[in-house]
Amino acid sequence: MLQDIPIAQLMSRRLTCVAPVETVQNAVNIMRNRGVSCLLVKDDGRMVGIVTERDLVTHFDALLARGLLDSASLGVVSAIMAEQPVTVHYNDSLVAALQTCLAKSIRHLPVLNDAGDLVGVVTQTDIVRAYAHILERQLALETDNERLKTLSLVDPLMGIGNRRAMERDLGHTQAAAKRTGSAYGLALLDIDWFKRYNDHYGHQMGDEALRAVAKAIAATLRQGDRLYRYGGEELMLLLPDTDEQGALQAAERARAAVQALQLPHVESPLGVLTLSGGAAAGCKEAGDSLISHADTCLYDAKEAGRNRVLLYESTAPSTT
Ligand SMILES: Nc1nc2c(ncn2[C@@H]2O[C@H](COP(=O)(O)OP(=O)(O)OP(=O)(O)O)[C@@H](O)[C@H]2O)c(=O)[nH]1
Repeated sequence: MLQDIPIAQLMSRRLTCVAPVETVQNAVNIMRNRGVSCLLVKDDGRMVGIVTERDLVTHFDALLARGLLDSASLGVVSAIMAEQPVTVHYNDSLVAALQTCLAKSIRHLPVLNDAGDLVGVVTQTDIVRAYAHILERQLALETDNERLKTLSLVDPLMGIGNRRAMERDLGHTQAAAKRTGSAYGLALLDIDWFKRYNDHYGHQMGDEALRAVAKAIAATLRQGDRLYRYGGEELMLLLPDTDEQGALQAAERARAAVQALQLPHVESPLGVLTLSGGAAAGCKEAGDSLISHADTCLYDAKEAGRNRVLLYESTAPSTT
């Protein structure tokens, strides 16, 4: 967690200290030579103040206004240092330190350990940079997680939702149908004689055919309808807000689209690649039971000669 990151992780341990009697002229030189933006003022090993670039600018400005900008007038550090500087504990969190900076309008925080010894210094810039870096990393992580999550729901061969995605969406669709009282439908679609296709044309051509079939069916979907790879060469349509006739029509559109591809299949009595389907719809029915009804119809469609879709009705299945 962002707020748990302790200041000890980003403070600078390189302390540049001066005595209260150090001249301001020397203090400026020390800051410039060491490339630091603040000096800690120590007397007898005890921190008594802090001098920042801002203190120097304010000091110079005041002297300039009085026409006194010469080395003698610059004085000593104790005259311009901030006494009893606001400190943070090295276990304080990054967020707490940033809040202190903002609340007190200060940019440099000496860091103390448990014994109250000075162990480092942290600037508001350090804190903001670390904060931005951590946020960036968190964002990248979240994006990666999101991408992984999406990938884990997509079938890599067909580029459509996989079985997991189907189960998740079926649950949502079923719950929504129960809530609203409107029917939802589904259809199971299975390519005909696909083993023969693979055997004759090879597995790679089989994969290409599966991709082409998925693409052709996806192009027939209405908004809100979803297509999934149910398993092997079997696909499933999930059709929210759809009654029995709507489900039958969607399945029939899918069947017709695959036939229209006219992919040669010399081992099929039909001459081209086709599919058979079973459709079902309901309102209060559980997804599993609709799938089982659709599966029965799919089996019947195969038995009836393939390249057709059947609808599950409470009385008897009917063809299109
Ligand atoms: N190329 C390819 N083939 C697959 C894939 N997944 C499943 N199959 C094949 O699909 C074939 C399905 O065969 P069956 O279940 O016997 O069905 P079928 O030959 O289509 O016969 P019917 O369904 O009765 O018309 C098997 O040969 C599987 O190896 C895949 O990802 N790529």
